[in-house]
Amino acid sequence: MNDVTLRLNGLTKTYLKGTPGEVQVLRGADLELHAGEAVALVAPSGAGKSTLLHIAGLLDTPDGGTVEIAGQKVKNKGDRSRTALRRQDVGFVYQFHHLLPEFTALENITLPQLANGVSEKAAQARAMSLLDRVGVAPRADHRPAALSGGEQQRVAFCRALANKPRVLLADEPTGNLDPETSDQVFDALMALVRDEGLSALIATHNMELAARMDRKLRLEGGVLRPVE
Ligand SMILES: Nc1ncnc2c1ncn2[C@@H]1O[C@H](COP(=O)(O)OP(=O)(O)OP(=O)(O)O)[C@@H](O)[C@H]1O
Repeated sequence: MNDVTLRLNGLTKTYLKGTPGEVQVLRGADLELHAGEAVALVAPSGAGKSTLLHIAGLLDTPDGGTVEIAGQKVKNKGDRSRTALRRQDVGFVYQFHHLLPEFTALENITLPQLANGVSEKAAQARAMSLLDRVGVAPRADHRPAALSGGEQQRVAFCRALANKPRVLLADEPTGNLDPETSDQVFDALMALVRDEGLSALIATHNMELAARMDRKLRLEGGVLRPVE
């Protein structure tokens, strides 16, 4: 189908190959993510969620198999085009916000756009619009340390979406928050995903949140399978 934004084909990955500590984490993982859908990635701890997300987001390379983002096969690309594709088409959110502490919320969302060649005025306008949509616009001039955990994570979502990626990859994006804040922050994330029409692969241990996505996949034994 031509609306596939992320395609993983037969991914394999083994750590510490040939040593007593060898771990075969991926054994032929396949995935097709379509434009506009949010997919939950559920897995027992240590099953390889982070490994899969890092490979999908071009932060790591598989031993075998291919990654295709926005119709572009990545396997044989040189480092520079991998970086360009990652910067342009992939947004990341982690359990911890990883915002730059010395910059304000607004600057944290503006900077990645400037690095991508967007004008300062346009970058600020998009940053404010994103902050407004997640209810953090009044805190735009605060540094991360002066924001609540939920606000920090909302800003991290805005930063991930700053360059209008086609694919959002999230690793336990609300895992660090109390249940009530987690619910509100998740709502904000889903609203942004829907609003921007991007596809999202969101790893979570929280089955209630997983149930609110379009479908669920379980990573177990190194492969991905649908969860009913
Ligand atoms: N760089 C590495 N070197 C060796 N082993 C690794 C490395 N990275 C991960 N592993 C191992 O690979 C397995 C999968 O790790 P990964 O972090 O992908 O799992 P995860 O599903 O994200 O776990 P969690 O839910 O606990 O965060 C684990 O057994 C881990 O110890």
